[in-house]
Amino acid sequence: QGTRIGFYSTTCPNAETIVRTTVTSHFGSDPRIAPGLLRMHFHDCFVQGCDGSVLLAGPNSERTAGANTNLRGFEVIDDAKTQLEVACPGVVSCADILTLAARDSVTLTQGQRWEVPTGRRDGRVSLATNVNNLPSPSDPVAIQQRKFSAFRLTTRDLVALVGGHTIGTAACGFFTNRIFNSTGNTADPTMDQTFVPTLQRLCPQNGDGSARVDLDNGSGNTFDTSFFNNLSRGRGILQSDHVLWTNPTTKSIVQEFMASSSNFNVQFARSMVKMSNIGVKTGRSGEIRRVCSAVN
Ligand code: HEM
Ligand SMILES: [Ca+2]
Ligand SMILES: [Ca+2]
Repeated sequence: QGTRIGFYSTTCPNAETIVRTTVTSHFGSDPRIAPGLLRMHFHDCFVQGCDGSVLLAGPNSERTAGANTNLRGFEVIDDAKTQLEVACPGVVSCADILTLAARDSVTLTQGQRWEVPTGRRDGRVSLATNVNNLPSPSDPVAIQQRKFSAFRLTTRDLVALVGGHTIGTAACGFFTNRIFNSTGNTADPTMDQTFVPTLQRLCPQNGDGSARVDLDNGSGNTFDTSFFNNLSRGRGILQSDHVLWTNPTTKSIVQEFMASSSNFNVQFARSMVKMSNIGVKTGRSGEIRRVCSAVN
């Protein structure tokens, strides 16, 4: 028993519209929620499957784990859930709301829309100690591949999904080791050296490690292939993104996506549907939460 397109078509026909309208209105007042929700969905799926576990609040929940402290958009999911409980009480899962919101975030930033299979149910467990499958920005390609293949995601899925970094930002603290060495000069000679001073200005040494920089320099608000062009020019921000251009296998996929935005869009949509089906709870397992931040 899996997910399917239109799972709510009879039980809550306006479900997808309500999610889209809610995400759109929050996006209007703060566009940062688009990358926020896309990343939150990834962090949900890689920990206990796409079951809304990342949304549960409380001591020692996933939200309190280091990798999740900068997640944003929880209030968007809560808002959509409140409206859905009025329209169709007890029907639409928080895991599906997050999956739909991630898709809508891509469309709002001018990416291509895809149909999202629904029917996920919500998990009842959320433990910070379970947040250990997520890739780290210092992971070499082989480790990234291993972490994705653990969920049957291929190298092509990996490159497409990391293309999600075409929108959003990273805190300076995640990459200052690349732009300064102990003497204050650039530490990574494989980066575009003309870009280093820009990054050093945005992220001064011993400055505020929580200041943020676009992951896709010059195009952080638009879902496009500019991110891959930046990788090819040595302008990847995270080490984990940068190395996708140095490994021959991932490099050829990056080149393909640079050459064809439609190849990227089609692959991104397919890979998102695959990722969105990791470990889903359907049928009688899990529950439909009344409030997304707490189990029933
Ligand atoms: C090797 C895999 C990945 C690594 C190492 C990685 C790492 C990171 C890091 C370190 C940040 C910055 C976080 C912060 O400063 O708050 C980030 C941001 C982000 N990641 Fe990833 N990521 C990976 C894969 C993905 C995937 C698969 C997606 C979604 C499809 C994704 C979507 C995002 C988005 C949209 C942001 C920006 C968040 C915002 O602006 O609030 N990432 N990622
Ligand atoms: Ca989860
Ligand atoms: Ca972009």
